[in-house]
Amino acid sequence: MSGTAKAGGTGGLGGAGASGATGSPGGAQGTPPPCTGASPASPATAASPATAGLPASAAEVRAMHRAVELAAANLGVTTPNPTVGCVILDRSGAVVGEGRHEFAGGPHAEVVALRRAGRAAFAGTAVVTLEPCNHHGRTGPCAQALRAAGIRRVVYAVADPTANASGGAESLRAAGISVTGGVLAESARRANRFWLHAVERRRPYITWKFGATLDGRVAAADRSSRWITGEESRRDAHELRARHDAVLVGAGTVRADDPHLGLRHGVTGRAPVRVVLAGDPASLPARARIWDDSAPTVLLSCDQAAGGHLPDRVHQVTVPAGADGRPDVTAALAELSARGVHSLLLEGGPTVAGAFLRAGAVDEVVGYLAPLLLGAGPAALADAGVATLADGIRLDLLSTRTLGRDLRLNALLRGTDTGRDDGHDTHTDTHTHTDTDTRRGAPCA
Ligand SMILES: NC(=O)C1=CN([C@@H]2O[C@H](COP(=O)(O)OP(=O)(O)OC[C@H]3O[C@@H](n4cnc5c(N)ncnc54)[C@H](OP(=O)(O)O)[C@@H]3O)[C@@H](O)[C@H]2O)C=CC1
Ligand SMILES: Nc1c(N[C@@H]2O[C@H](COP(=O)(O)O)[C@@H](O)[C@H]2O)[nH]c(=O)[nH]c1=O
Repeated sequence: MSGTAKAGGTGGLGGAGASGATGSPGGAQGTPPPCTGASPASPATAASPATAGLPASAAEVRAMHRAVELAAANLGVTTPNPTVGCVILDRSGAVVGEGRHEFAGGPHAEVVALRRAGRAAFAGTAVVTLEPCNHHGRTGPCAQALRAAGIRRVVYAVADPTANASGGAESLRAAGISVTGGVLAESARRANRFWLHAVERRRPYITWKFGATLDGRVAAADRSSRWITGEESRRDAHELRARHDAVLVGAGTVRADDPHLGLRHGVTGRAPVRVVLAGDPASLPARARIWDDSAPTVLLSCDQAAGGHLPDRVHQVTVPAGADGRPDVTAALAELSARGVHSLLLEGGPTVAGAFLRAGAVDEVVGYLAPLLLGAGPAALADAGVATLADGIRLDLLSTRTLGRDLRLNALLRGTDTGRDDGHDTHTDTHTHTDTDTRRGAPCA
């Protein structure tokens, strides 16, 4: 299992003062270096030297399904670390232990599963969603722990894409252990999509969330918008917040809604860093709920001086202007990425949603549709650069669910992958669940 050194959650942007000097790439809090394998993500084909090995047995594939499930349930929770699940099989192929990484700094999935298996792990198989680490981070190398427990075989799903530690798979092979990679790689990538996206593409994974009427309005003609969606949907949306490192709105939403963007509805966990993207910071109110001290708030604009009236605790970061004179979305995301933001919940209005989509900066959508009609008022999405139907932004549906009286849709942007195409699942999951607990396969979703 791997980790990275990025600052996570409120601490990542919270401690270093204003003026854009907050945090640092890869370690605002002096978190330890990544605990990762060095091998690049590799095709899960028998021909690939990085993943060559015995084909996975039926018991190993079953165990991998379970390991993926364990990892998926913690999506976003282990930040800045990946989410990882592990199952230990004894020499007869029976499950004798399972575990997952629960929080950054806590024991890795392999170590948890080995502890649960105890002596039954000897001569057994470890099935793990991410290539075992071979590096001393906050905890010891998993490859060594597996060897010490007498594990004879390791089956993993996704190669660790980070390069600054030596390869766990290689070291295990060198120790005479049978290693097979690429098993259920697609499912495992999805389960760990925030972290993989952040380390491979060097920009946060972005989920656009909105609450709309059935005719697609996110506010009424007079801009009243509270509340379109019901209590259950709003609670669910707060759970989304708890799983993302940061939550972003545009200045228009701050002016219209005075949002707080913290965790409520009984949802616990890390409050995300709050981010405001403003073209005209001078127009932002000096007193607003989003500037309070319950979590850090970052203001991204082209002109820090224009935000001089805002409280000192607001971390102001200057971003270069795009063609329309407003902060460039890609540059804004690079600033967040440099400050350790792996995942971003886009809760802005139609204008920033359009700007993000035009910039190719939405990976996933969660839409809550309420059985309500308004007939006027802003649509969920403003200009997203689509002129004709053929250019429409097609989504792949992950799940649908009813929440109270609302319908919740979760979809991935076409072509959204958490990074390189590192292999195929030979045992593909069904990705669309209707009225199912999507935490099985897509916990954020
Ligand atoms: N139901 C729901 O889920 C939601 C509803 N809403 C509703 O939406 C309405 C607000 O909509 P809207 O004004 O579009 O809100 P946005 O959150 O999209 O804010 C738009 C503002 O973002 C700023 N901005 C900064 N950078 C950019 C950029 N690169 N491209 C575009 N804009 C940028 C601009 O601020 P500036 O003007 O300073 O230049 C722009 O006016 C309200 O009625 C609110 O209630 C909002 C969020 C969610
Ligand atoms: N009106 C509306 C939403 N509005 C979103 O929620 C924000 C308010 O957050 P907070 O102040 O923390 O409660 C608001 O600014 C906007 O982004 N969301 C929804 O799920 N359903 C709704 O009906």
